[in-house]
Amino acid sequence: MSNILNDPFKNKGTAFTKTERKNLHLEGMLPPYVQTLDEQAKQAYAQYKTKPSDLLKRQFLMEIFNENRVLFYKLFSQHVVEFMPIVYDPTIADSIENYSEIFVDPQNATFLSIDEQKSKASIKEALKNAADGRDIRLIVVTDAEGILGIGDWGTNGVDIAVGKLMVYTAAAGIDPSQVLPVSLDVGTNNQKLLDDPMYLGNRHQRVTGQPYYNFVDQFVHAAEELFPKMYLHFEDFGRSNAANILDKYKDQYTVFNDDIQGTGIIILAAILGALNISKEKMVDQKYLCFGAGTAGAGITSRVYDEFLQQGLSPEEAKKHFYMVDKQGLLFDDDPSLTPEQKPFARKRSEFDHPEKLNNLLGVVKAVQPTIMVGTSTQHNAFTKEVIQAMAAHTKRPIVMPISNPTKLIEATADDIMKWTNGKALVATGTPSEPVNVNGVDYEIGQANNALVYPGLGLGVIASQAKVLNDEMISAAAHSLGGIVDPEKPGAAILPPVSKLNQFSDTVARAVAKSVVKQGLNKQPIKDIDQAIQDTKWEPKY
Ligand SMILES: NC(=O)c1ccc[n+]([C@@H]2O[C@H](COP(=O)([O-])OP(=O)(O)OC[C@H]3O[C@@H](n4cnc5c(N)ncnc54)[C@H](O)[C@@H]3O)[C@@H](O)[C@H]2O)c1
Ligand SMILES: O=C(O)C[C@H](O)C(=O)O
Ligand SMILES: [Mn+2]
Repeated sequence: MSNILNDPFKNKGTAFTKTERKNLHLEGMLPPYVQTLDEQAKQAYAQYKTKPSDLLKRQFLMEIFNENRVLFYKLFSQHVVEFMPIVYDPTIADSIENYSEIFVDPQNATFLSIDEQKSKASIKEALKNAADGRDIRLIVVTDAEGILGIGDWGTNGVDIAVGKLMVYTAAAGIDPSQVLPVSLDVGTNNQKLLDDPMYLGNRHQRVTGQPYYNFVDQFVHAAEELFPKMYLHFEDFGRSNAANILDKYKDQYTVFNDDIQGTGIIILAAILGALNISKEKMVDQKYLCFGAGTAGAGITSRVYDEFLQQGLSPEEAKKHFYMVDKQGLLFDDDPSLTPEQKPFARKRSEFDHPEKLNNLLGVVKAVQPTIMVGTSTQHNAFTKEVIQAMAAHTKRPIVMPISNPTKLIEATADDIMKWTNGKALVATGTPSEPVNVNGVDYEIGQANNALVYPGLGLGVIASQAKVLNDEMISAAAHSLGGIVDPEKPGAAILPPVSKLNQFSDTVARAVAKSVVKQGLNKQPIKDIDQAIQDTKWEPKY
């Protein structure tokens, strides 16, 4: 007989009442005192506090997660701001890098191996095994080729799927028994993993090309057939596959790429917040994307769309955009451009000295951007010279170094604020402390897709949307305005993480409204707010 104490979706541990203990044949299996959920949470939090490092804190919380989801989410809900950087970014990067060494539990994920699950039927079998009869409404899947900015982590990447799902529940109340993390193991090109005798994934190079796409395709169809109400979230796929996969399925199923779309939403929201403070117009801005990969190109496309919505023609709008990658400013004669970079590449003839534009400082001096977003994975790439060159031409430079984890950030908020004497409007990918300049405490917003993808998912799931489209995505980005008071000295350009639940609701409402307005809900909906409330789960026994 399987024991309920080993089922994290049903286990209450010491909170099982005397009657439950009798009925469930648990007598003698627990210490006699019956705890309340609050008592359990208090005791667990006290233990958590004794852990000497962030990774050990995370491991402790994962033990609770593995044993009792209600208790885990109760604790998380009580300490959202404190726990976010522990269960999620940046500490999640340490857990991924050390996955095999600290492995204790598969965390109810599905591990699909390209070597073993060779047919759609066998993929279905594996998904069913992990779902174990649960009604799955949300999958986060990764092939782990581009985990945050730390690269290829093979099977270890499953932790990002688990972590993203934790934030869905903590931020937007997605029922944790209705979610499934999925790892697609197609091999890894990370030599360190291939050489590690403890590595738990497939020990060969990544399978690429058609066999790779066939595997992804079989997974998508298997998952959609098994769980037709499911919302499918793609995370941290590599630069050459992420957009292809999204484009392939986005008109057929409710699919979402967090790095492309989620990041686009949060950065657009941050820019709108910044312009609210500076009282400037979007159409007067010049945008520089530094690191034109999955996220960089996704954000650029979202911001570009906003220029179109504000009435500019595609030709006019494109003049406001510049992309910089390893080779410097991207020019249209470069054969290595990705399909997402091509529309924004410039002509050499536009510049007097195009040969000088092979480095960020040269580009910033030449194009004088007013907005600069870093998605390059290059720590310290936003030097004092670069930031001051930018600030020389604009009153309130909008600067967002959002490469994660923290060790890869292009510049700290503290440095940027000090180098610009408090003029910059800054947000960072991982949390930053407020910065004091000339007696004003400047709050620093966190520009991380975690602030929007949970609300987006809640809106899509609650409204049973047939697809996720640009109109819903734009509605999500615009909904975050109004939470911050732009007149307050030192106001952040994004709402604080402490209001995560409030703005998840706000985003969900905006998205669900857009779904209903477009008639894209699978079932009739009478009351949007009610549908959202009915979808939400709370940690209680
Ligand atoms: N804050 C957020 O919400 C958020 C969301 C998504 C991604 N990110 C971060 O953005 C970064 C990039 O992620 P991605 O998924 O787009 O990866 P990616 O590999 O698709 O893109 C990275 C890009 O940076 C370029 N690059 C590398 N070295 C460079 C250099 N020296 N100068 C200029 N460009 C350089 C690469 O060529 C590539 O085009 C990661 O650190 C990731 O954590 C943050
Ligand atoms: O995971 C994060 O912190 C955000 C983002 O999806 C990333 O890849 O960096
Ligand atoms: Mn990501």
